[in-house]
Amino acid sequence: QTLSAKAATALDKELMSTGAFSIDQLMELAGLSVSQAVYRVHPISRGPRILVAVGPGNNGGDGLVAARHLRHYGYQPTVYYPKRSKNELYQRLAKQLEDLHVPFVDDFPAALASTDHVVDAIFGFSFSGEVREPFPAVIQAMQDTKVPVTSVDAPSSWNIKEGPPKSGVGSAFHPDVLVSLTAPKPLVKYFTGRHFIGGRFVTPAIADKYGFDVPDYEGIDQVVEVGPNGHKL
Ligand SMILES: NC(=O)C1=CN([C@@H]2O[C@H](COP(=O)(O)OP(=O)(O)OC[C@H]3O[C@@H](n4cnc5c(N)ncnc54)[C@H](OP(=O)(O)O)[C@@H]3O)[C@@H](O)[C@H]2O)[C@H](O)CC1
Ligand SMILES: [K+]
Repeated sequence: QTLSAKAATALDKELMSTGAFSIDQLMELAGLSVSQAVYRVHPISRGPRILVAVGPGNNGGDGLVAARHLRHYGYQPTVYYPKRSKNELYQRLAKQLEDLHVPFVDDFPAALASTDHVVDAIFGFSFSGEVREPFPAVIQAMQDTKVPVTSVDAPSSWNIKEGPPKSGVGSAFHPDVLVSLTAPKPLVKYFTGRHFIGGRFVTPAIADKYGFDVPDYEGIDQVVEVGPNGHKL
């Protein structure tokens, strides 16, 4: 069962209205899920350096939260955040990282040359059209690198319904890991790597309304691994 971009937006709105959640709470749990997925696929023994690519919207916010948790786990995150939002929430998330001495860098390809893992938190379910500046070079670098990439909610540059662009930047971008938040989006049809579901905040009633199952999270886990297309393993 997948969630269209429209349904995912509606679900988010519903959680924040009738569900009584704040965006900070949802983002904290989303980012915590991402950090746990990274911990599973890339234990610190594989190399502590994690480059987090942060976009201008909420997908980027999830990345900022994940970077903070990863730092607390003992990783050495570095953040690439070229289009900073003036929104107070993002400013606080960035300040929290600065207080942990997490470096912010301007040159993504250069940072990529000295990292062990990448978190792609550039675009999520509100992405559409062709990738605009300054992101084409970033997508291209993630497409070309041998460093493993974990994408948050969607491989950035992919159409939420149609998957990878037919040509140009992103058309050959296939991240190693995907963390779908609340439920997979239709693009998972084109995804072949390790797949996790996170965002452990959905009530059974909401899942029912939007036509998906709450995943079987184990114990205190914030993520559950599923098949590439979202089926139970
Ligand atoms: N319930 C949940 O699952 C939650 C998920 N969360 C995360 O939120 C994102 C969706 O966040 P949203 O803010 O709606 O949008 P995105 O982050 O996906 O992207 C919006 C920004 O991207 C820019 N954009 C869009 N298209 C392009 C493009 N072609 N080129 C360049 N930039 C683009 C857009 O810019 P505009 O100029 O159009 O304004 C936006 O700035 C979801 O995927 C989850 O990761 C929440 O954290 C919590 C709940
Ligand atoms: K992403």
